[in-house]
Amino acid sequence: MRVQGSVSFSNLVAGFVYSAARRQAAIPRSHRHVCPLSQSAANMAEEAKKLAAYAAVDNHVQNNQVVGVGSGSTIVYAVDRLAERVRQEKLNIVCVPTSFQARQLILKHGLTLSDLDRHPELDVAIDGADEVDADLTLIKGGGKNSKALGQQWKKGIPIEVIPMAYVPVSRMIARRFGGEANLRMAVSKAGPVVTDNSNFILDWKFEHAQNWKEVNTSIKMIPGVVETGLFVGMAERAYFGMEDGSVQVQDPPVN
Ligand SMILES: O=C(CO)[C@H](O)[C@H](O)COP(=O)(O)O
Repeated sequence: MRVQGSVSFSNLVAGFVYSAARRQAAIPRSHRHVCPLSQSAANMAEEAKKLAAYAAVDNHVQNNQVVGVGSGSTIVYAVDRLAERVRQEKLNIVCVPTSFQARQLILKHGLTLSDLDRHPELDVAIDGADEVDADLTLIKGGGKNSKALGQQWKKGIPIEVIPMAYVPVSRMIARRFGGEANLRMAVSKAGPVVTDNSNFILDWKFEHAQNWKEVNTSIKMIPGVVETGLFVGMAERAYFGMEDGSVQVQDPPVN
């Protein structure tokens, strides 16, 4: 599959989340991996992320591809695996980062760094996700899978906005779609979180499930909105690292 356009906050083909919620019943044997059970919960979570990330890279990355590299803690393992495969299999791949963090990871591993000027089309993009619903709609920017968005991920949907517009955008979202959209505040500095593109983030805590495709399109039409953390119809497959050391795969529903 070929993905067009920008990788910023979107264009996800293979995603992965760590989930302690699912069991391994539905996992195809080919996607099942095993890790030792006698570890602390934190170690298990990290191991699960790693297994999901490795499975995504192993199942989706091939020679001569342009690979979009996402952000977060799980992607660290994906880049480890990319580097391992480049070394072992002499893979010729080009990596396009979605963020400063991703760029640093690519450079740290000596992978071939590119950008959307030189490689405007990606063959595959791999990233973490915070929540995945039954339709493979994702919230980006926690790590649980749910039947419906918001069941487990309580921090809301991130919406990147230009700084001067954050108040009107926040009010418009609340008025039109309910809930509240709050400016995300930084932890290690006074003031708001500032993104890699010098923008702000609103975390929209919605009240109920919605038609996510329509809502996403409407929010993106509000002047001042740069991007949302909603991925509708974009993910081709999600990998869930499970507490028992297996990896569960979820594809979009067949209509
Ligand atoms: O959307 C993201 C960054 O914008 C992350 O991919 C998402 O939040 C998952 O992060 P982690 O792998 O740390 O659980």
